Amino acid sequence: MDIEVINVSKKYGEKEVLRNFSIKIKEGTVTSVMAPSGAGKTTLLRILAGLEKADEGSVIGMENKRIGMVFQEDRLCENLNAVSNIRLVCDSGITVRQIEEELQRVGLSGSERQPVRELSGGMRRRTALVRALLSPYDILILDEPFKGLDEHKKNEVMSYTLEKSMGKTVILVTHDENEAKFMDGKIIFLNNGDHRLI
Ligand SMILES: Nc1ncnc2c1ncn2[C@@H]1O[C@H](COP(=O)(O)OP(=O)(O)OP(=O)(O)O)[C@@H](O)[C@H]1O
Repeated sequence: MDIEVINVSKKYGEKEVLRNFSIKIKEGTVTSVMAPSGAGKTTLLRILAGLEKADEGSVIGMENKRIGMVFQEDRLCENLNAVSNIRLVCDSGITVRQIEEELQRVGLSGSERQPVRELSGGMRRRTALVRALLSPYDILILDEPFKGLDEHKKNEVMSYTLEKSMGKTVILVTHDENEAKFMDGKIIFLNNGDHRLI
């Protein structure tokens, strides 16, 4: 089912973050949302995920959908290693060996068993991403998932993300136009509550 955001407005106090925002997101496609800092990208993702309520307007197509999410923060259990963090959310049919193989694919060989508090920012980000990709989801919501990765690793991790999420609806927030282009879908620019498509 496609997702429709219809005339959504959201204010925090006097600050208008989204104004009459509408978009249709086709099922099984990638949509990248770009905007200056503070323009409302995370707010839009939170409304889509049902974590925030719009003041006006509606969202259709998210009902009874399983959401896989990478938040702006990693939200990992600090004392657990990457494998254990992922095991908390993934399908019970996925084995430890399989999780290790996925972590190795994003360049985390040798770090799978270290508590995540000892990992670098980019390693933690990849752990959070693999966790979302191995969770049972219909819709994947990614808030700057490639933050902190160098260009070479970023390309590998983006290819991996595209492969793993093939056929699923993906909504990605990024500041980087190259990322949006690489992910190869619709790109939305949000600005001062308005938006345009390219
Ligand atoms: N819970 C909240 N209470 C009050 N103001 C908020 C709240 N959440 C967000 N805002 C404000 O709404 C605006 C949009 O925030 P949001 O996090 O959606 O922007 P963003 O585009 O994701 O920014 P960034 O690129 O910096 O992550 C900001 O001015 C922010 O301060």
